[in-house]
Amino acid sequence: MRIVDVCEVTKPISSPIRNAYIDFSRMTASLVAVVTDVVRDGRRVVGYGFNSNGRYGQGGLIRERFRERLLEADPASVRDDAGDNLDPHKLWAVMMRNEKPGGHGERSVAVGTLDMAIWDATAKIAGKPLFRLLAERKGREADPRVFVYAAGGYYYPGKDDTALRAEMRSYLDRGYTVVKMKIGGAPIDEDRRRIEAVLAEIDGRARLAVDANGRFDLETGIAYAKMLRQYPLFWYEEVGDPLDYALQAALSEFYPGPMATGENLFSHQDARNLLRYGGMRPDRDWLQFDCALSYGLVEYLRTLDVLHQFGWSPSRCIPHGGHQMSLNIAAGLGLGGNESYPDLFQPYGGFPDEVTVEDGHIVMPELPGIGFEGKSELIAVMRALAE
Ligand SMILES: O=C([O-])CC(=O)C(=O)O
Ligand SMILES: [Mg+2]
Repeated sequence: MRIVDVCEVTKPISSPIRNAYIDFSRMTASLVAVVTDVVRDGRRVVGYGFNSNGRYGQGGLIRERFRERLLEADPASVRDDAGDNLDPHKLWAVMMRNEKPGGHGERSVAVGTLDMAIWDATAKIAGKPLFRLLAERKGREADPRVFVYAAGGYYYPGKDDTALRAEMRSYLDRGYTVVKMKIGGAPIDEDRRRIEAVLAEIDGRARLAVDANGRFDLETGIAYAKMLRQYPLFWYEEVGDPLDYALQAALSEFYPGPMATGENLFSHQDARNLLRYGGMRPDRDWLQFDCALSYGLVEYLRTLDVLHQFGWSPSRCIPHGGHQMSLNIAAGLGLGGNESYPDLFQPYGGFPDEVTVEDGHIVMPELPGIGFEGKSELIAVMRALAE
């Protein structure tokens, strides 16, 4: 059993939307395939992965460093102890050989993308859905029913309150009970008007979360906190710079409601600093670390250990990114749910074709691996890369 090839292609996931920090007009993502010599159900096992939106494709790093390391590893040294499957932890160590600590930038995205493909292959070789494999290894019961919320509400040219309301209404019509919109990309009075328009539209039948994408300094973050705390929001997300833990801590004095952050923290060390210094409250706040951007599930398991040390439940995690990898982690390891972008970043986001959202939840189908094979539009792109 061995990895015989690692393929990468950088794909556009561009759209005319913008948040308070970036626009997505040139956004790309890496799609990767980890090809093995194992055959299951008459087909060669290939694991697939991709990075979530927000960071760009990682073709350079993958081709110049990580692909080579995976292909050069002695196959016997990266099998599990029983010798009958890959060991994602050993493969992770191979990828990270000769990498200095700290500075968790783009490298964490490249490794996270490959790690997704490695776990997909590992669960397919085991012949099980990844969420079942994870639950089994952890000695817990999987729960295939996962909370999901609809993220959107972006700024885009010509979008008025009527269009924003129609978008949010369409998420309710599709079964969501929590919707999210962007703030911080317009003056505060305009954002207040947008928020009130959405609250009027959802009219108590769903909750609203707002996302500032790290745009605010402390003063602006506080001004928004005073405005936002008048509304019953689901959360106030990523107020200031992701690494400014003191700002996050100061905000909790001005915002008693739930806050969320973490999508731009890419290591368990950064996550630990957030919990040490960010004043986050384990009884109400939410953690959004996204394994596809932050060295993958091998690292995410370390992050969950950090949470445990600091008295946080995994149920306070609702990852960023809207991909099936985090759905598996949620179902297998008891996270609080997952993000979903019903109208964006296709074909990468979303669920297998037959899955529907009901009362804000989906039920994971019993597909081997991460479940990409259940999403026809996505698996077609993946198989075009390698099969
Ligand atoms: O707009 C983005 O970069 C995505 C984002 O923050 C989110 O989904 O929470
Ligand atoms: Mg966000």
